[in-house]
Order: sequence, then structure tokens, then C-alpha cells
Amino acid sequence: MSLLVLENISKTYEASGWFGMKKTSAAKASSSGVRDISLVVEPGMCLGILGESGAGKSTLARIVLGLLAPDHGRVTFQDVDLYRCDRRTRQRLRRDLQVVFQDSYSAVNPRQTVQQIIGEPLRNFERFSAQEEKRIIAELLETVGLRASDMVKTPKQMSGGQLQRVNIARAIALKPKLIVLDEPVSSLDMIVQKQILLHLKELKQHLNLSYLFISHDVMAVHVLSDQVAIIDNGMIMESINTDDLFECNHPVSRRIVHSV
Ligand SMILES: Nc1ncnc2c1ncn2[C@@H]1O[C@H](COP(=O)(O)OP(=O)(O)OP(=O)(O)O)[C@@H](O)[C@H]1O
Repeated sequence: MSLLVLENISKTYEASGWFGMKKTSAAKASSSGVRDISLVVEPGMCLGILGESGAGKSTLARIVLGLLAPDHGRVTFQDVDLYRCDRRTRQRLRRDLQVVFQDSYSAVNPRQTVQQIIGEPLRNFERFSAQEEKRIIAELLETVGLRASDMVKTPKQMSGGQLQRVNIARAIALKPKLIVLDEPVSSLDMIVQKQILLHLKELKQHLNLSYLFISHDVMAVHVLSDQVAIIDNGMIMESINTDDLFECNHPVSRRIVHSV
């Protein structure tokens, strides 16, 4: 069974111009989200979605996360139609479908401690004793390369890279099946980017995770992904094995891949 299947997904944003005036048809076309996207994520696989700014990557991420209903097409996660199931089923699926966003600081409540941040999904979905929860959080911190003693810190006391590790710990806390990584290292410096990408790769193997890795960075996609879908203007231009990424055929794919 495939973990995630997208079939012919399209989403067009309602375009209104300045002061609510209607846009011209050319402007409407340019604000299109995604068009006729089909893709599959198998268990244990990292599918990279590579595209330039405005290509439709975040739109796709929000559709996969159940946050933005597509106009057409179907999203099937663990054999369930994500937009045609009841609320209870969707909530159950939510624990297997986690996300790490680009901006580590805005993804957390600045007033919470690391312990409270990582503990949130545990409290929402499980019923551990306070002691057991603390033990799990300590273990999660060590799994992502931080120290158990970091749990008393607040986001302000951490670097961007450390805080992104906290976000990763929160995302893996419930042992999900799929994590949507929406530009998870783009706001970090090069050395930290590489450390976190390699760590994500290790975690994928050890925890048998699958990733949908959204990025504009061809090198990052190359490090982490098994397969890559190159997206431009809301459409998939080419799907390719990562090993063949630099030999892609489509002229638009070549432009994107060689634009580094
Ligand atoms: N809420 C919205 N209303 C109108 N148009 C939108 C909206 N969100 C996105 N768009 C348009 O849809 C297209 C795809 O945007 P999206 O944010 O998905 O791209 P992206 O690849 O994630 O870009 P970036 O890397 O810059 O975040 C763009 O043309 C964008 O202007």
C-alpha cells in the first residue's frame, strides 16, 4: 500500500486585484496554485519537491497536510481520502502526518519551554504520566542531537538550528508515518543545514519514516531525497530518481537544477 497518493490535484486561488477590483485573465492565470499534480510517496521514501519561488510548493504542502482543500483531485493518505473522511478519521490520520516548517521560531510558542513544546502532541494524543512524558521528551531530545537538560530552555535561549531540532523532535514524538518538511533548513547557515539534513536522513532510516521534502535548493534535495518531482508554474515538469537529477531532460527542469 502506498502511503500518500495525490491524483490530479488542482488548486486555483481566487484572484482579486488591489482594492478588490477583478484581475485581468493574465493576472488570474499567474496566481494559479497547482495544476493536475499526481504523485506517490511509498513507505520509507523521501520524495523531494523541487521548484523555484512561486512554483506551488507551499500550496502542495498545505493540501497534503489537510489544510487547503483542492478544487479537483484526490489526496489519499494510508488508504483514506483525506478530504472525504469524517473529522474523527482525519484527526486519527493527523498523528501519522506531521510537519516541520521553514521558520523554526514562528513554529513554536515563544513563552513555552522546550519540554512543553515537544510534550504538546504527546498530551494531545497519549496519556502518559508526567514522569513518563518527561522521560520520553529527554529521549527525543537526545535522538535529535540535543541534551535532555535543554528541556528547561525557551526558544529565545536556542539557536535557529537547535530550535529546528526541537521542531523535529516534536514532529517525531508520535512516531508518525510521514513528515512534510517544508523548506526545513532554508533559514539556517550552510554548516547547520548540512548537519540537520544528514540527521534527518539518519532518522528516516532508524525510525522508518517517509518524507515529503519541499525545497528550492537542489543540493539539499539531492542529499535527502530518493526521488524528485520538479515543479514549475504549479505543474510537475519531471519526476526523476535522485541519482539522475543532474541528467534531467526537460528544459525547465534543467534550468532549475542547474540554477545553483
Ligand atoms: N493565498 C493566496 N492567494 C492568491 N494567490 C496565492 C496564494 N498563495 C499562493 N498564491 C499563488 O500561488 C502560486 C504558488 O504559490 P506557493 O506559495 O505555493 O509557491 P512556493 O513554491 O511555495 O513559493 P515560495 O518558495 O516563494 O514560498 C504563486 O503564484 C502565488 O502567488
